Amino acid sequence: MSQSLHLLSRSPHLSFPSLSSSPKPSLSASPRRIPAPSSYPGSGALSIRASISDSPNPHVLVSDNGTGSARAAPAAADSAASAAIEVDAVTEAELKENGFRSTRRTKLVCTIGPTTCGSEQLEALAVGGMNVARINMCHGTREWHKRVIERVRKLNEEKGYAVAIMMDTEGSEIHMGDLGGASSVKAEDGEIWTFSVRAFDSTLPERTISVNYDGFAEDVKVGDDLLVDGGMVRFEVIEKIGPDVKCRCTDPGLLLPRANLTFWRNGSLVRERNAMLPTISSKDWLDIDFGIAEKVDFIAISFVKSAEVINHLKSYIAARTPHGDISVIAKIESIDSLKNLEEIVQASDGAMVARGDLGAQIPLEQVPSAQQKIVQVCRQLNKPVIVASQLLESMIEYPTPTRAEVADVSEAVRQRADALMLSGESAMGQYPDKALTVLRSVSLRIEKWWREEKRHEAMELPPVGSSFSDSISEEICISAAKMANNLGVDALFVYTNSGHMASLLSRCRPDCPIFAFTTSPSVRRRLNLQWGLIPFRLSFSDDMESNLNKTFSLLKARGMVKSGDLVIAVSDMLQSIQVMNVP
Ligand SMILES: Nc1ncnc2c1ncn2[C@@H]1O[C@H](COP(=O)(O)OP(=O)(O)OP(=O)(O)O)[C@@H](O)[C@H]1O
Ligand SMILES: CC(=O)C(=O)O
Repeated sequence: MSQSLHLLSRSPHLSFPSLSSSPKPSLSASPRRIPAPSSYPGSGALSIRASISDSPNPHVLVSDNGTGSARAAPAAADSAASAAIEVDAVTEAELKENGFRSTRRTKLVCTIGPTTCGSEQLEALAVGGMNVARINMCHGTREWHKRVIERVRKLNEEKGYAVAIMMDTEGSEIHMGDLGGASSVKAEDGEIWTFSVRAFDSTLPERTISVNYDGFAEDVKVGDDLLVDGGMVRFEVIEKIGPDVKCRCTDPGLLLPRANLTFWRNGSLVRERNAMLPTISSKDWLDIDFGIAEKVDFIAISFVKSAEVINHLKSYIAARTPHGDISVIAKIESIDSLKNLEEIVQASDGAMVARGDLGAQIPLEQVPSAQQKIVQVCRQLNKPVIVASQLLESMIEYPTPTRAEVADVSEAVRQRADALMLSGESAMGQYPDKALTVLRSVSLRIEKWWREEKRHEAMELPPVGSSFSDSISEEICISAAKMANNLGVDALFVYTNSGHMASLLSRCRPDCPIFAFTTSPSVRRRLNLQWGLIPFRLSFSDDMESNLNKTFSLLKARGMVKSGDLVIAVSDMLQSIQVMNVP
């Protein structure tokens, strides 16, 4: 049984062929509600995500299936607490028992580095739930990054994954050099170190660090604080001798290759010089050309100060990739980017809360509220947002996270950020797979808890489109998501050419999973960054009924829906909503 509400407007920017029957605005009776079973017997702990494609070799993907350790929720510490708090020892494996209902909504981005660049390690990350692989052009050569991209692409082609590639530019930041090949060096309290604009070579005295910015020695003053990596290590400037700046270590710690440097004077960040540097350096432009040539899915731009640079970059990319297959992500990591937040997010295709550098530019205690604000603005403007940096920092060295790290991850999930990102944990840490498992299990757990707590969260989402047709799409998605929550439907289906309607549904953060079907592999990969979307590539016909039936049987065959499930389908071919039971 199917009931439909068609709105008589064809979106002008869609190129689907017309439907044969004329649409009827009818939603005459309440839909037949088949009560959802409380669990799917026999589905066990394994959830299968399928790659539906018209390729000759549609592989099945296994995801979120507890390849890592299953973690029990902590038991109540005392009886008073257990009286007040429902203690629930559900493990990740048990969370899977409801089949796709427990599909993870929060997407996971992994920075690829020396410990994860091999094919086997990349596959382990994909199995573990990596949705996007990030390569950071601050580190490694273009040849190195090219090999990583090729390996991810091979994995996608041969095993059916849709892992997207995000290329992150270096930006015009001041940073240290390479440490002569060492993976890290320890700076101890009170030690004297020299920061020099001379290029690193083995003849430089011990405890000398090269700095990439020629004006460095001129700009710093005796008495300034020099912060490495946003304050992970701190020095005081004690003397300047030509190109060399002598500093005393005041907060000891590990110096990592190419760590960023900021200097503070009388408690304020010195940023005049940074403000004069171009956002996109000449090296960045070469990296951007590389990213375009390699057809990466996202380019993340560091130290964005205004919307202008994003607009400029988007026109540059558009002139070189006519299909608009590369999305631009603005990294929010400076005071200027916070000041111009809305216009930057509006101009971009998404944003990253780059807490590492942000925490070096604003007082650390302001980072949490900045994060919340960025996440909110992105959702309002319908742009995906990634929360990045130090989520599980201790897991670079240790196999278990700290409680504080778990709380931090939980907060980002509760804020309903689209994605969480691993940096050093996956690039050069000792436990990349375990770190990913922690992100996965915490996401599943908090999402489930939040669905129970906030089942009918009010959706105050301002309009984002400018045309009447855009407004129709938005209203359809908001209505579909509300109906899905109110009726407790099992899944939302969205048939989308450009991905726009899928992202509008994702923005509503509905309770049930959203299966998104698109004709384009590139759109599919980019949808993989967005909250709650399970994207598939599918060849559409112009017959909606047959599309529905095709997707039902494909998902049924994979155990992702079953007969009697209540589904709402929306489509941007002919803007429409349909409510039906899976036959
Ligand atoms: N391609 C790479 N080759 C070598 N080391 C890498 C690579 N990518 C990342 N790393 C290591 O992992 C660490 C964390 O990675 P991340 O991408 O967060 O770098 P970052 O230097 O903090 O830059 P950003 O501020 O852009 O995030 C780096 O400091 C570096 O030591
Ligand atoms: C990810 C990044 O660039 C930062 O946190 O600074």
